Amino acid sequence: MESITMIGSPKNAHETFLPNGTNGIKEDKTTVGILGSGDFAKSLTIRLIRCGYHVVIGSREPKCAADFFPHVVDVTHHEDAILKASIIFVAIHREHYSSLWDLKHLLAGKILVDVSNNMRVDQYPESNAEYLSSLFPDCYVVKGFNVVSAWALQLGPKDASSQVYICSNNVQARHHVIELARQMNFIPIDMGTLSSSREIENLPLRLFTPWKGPVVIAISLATFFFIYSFVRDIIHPYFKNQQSDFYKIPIEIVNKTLPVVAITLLSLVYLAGLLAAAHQLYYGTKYRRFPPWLENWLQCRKQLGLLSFFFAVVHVVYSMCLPMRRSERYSYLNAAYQQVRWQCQSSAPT
Ligand SMILES: NC(=O)C1=CN([C@@H]2O[C@H](COP(=O)(O)OP(=O)(O)OC[C@H]3O[C@@H](n4cnc5c(N)ncnc54)[C@H](OP(=O)(O)O)[C@@H]3O)[C@@H](O)[C@H]2O)C=CC1
Ligand SMILES: [Fe+3]
Repeated sequence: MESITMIGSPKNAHETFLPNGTNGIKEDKTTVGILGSGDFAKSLTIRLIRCGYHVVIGSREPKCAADFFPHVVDVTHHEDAILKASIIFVAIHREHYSSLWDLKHLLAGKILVDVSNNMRVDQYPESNAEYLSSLFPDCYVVKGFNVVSAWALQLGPKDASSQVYICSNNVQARHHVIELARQMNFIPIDMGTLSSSREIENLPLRLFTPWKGPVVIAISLATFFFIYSFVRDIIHPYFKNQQSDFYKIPIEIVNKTLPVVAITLLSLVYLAGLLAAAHQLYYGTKYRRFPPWLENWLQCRKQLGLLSFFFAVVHVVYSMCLPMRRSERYSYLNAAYQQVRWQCQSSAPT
């Protein structure tokens, strides 16, 4: 790919600018190509049409695929779609990228937007976008839009989580796609060169990572305290006095477990801060890194706090349900009866 490097502007040596002239990307603002006709392609088409773009879909089976797209969409063969658009979204899985190899000559000089995700963090030695770029070195590969689900795309611009991360080695191609993202009512974040694509591809897989540890801790604590209360309040009285209190399991035992878990989780939130303070006092500086386990602990305090709040709320709901139980009403009546009886006995003349 012929490229001109502009003095001062590129942040990185890998960044290039599109050449001006006939080999450059045409200013065709209204037609966007999409290769593939799956879920992502359908949702992306709807969003693009809403934002005033004309969409051309490249499919292996255009006749079948056309039934799933609005009639204004041009559903055609890959070759035709590539010829009609200068920005082309590759909405097919990485495993099938090589099937586009025969179209290499047609794709030369086009902007290819890689939207793919993986099943696991760092699944392949190189990112999907870098792989696509190595397959089609004459194209301007841009990574982006992978953090948006097909569902969110269809929801429309009102969706609050509308940040998209975009990177490419080609500055102009990147700005082209950034502008397109803006037109589609997303908030584009410029991530620089294509080397950031690995990080961008891992983002959707890391969204719930901070929750994993706190959820495991909460479940472990809940299980431990439930078993403890069960043995102490059900099994022990049963063997000692032959007292059968098994009816207490669903409400009372659970309701004893909930606040203990909530308060333990809350204490874990504060304990991390205390340990961090002790670490700083011990080393006499706040610039020394915490050990990894403490750093992870500090980072998941928000999740621990929210889980603590969740357990506390469930405890409140359970506690409000308690007086509705028949055994509870009986014990209230019994207490009232005992009180009246005691007063009658104490006021009776001796
Ligand atoms: N679904 C989602 O929410 C999201 C998806 N993505 C990414 O978007 C991409 C597409 O995902 P999605 O639409 O869900 O996947 P689908 O499986 O729904 O669609 C994939 C499309 O790829 C095409 N295809 C299938 N096999 C081949 C092949 N052997 N050669 C060429 N093309 C083939 C088919 O289109 P045709 O038959 O018309 O050729 C098919 O419709 C993936 O890379 C995914 O990671 C990213 C973010 C969210
Ligand atoms: Fe309580």
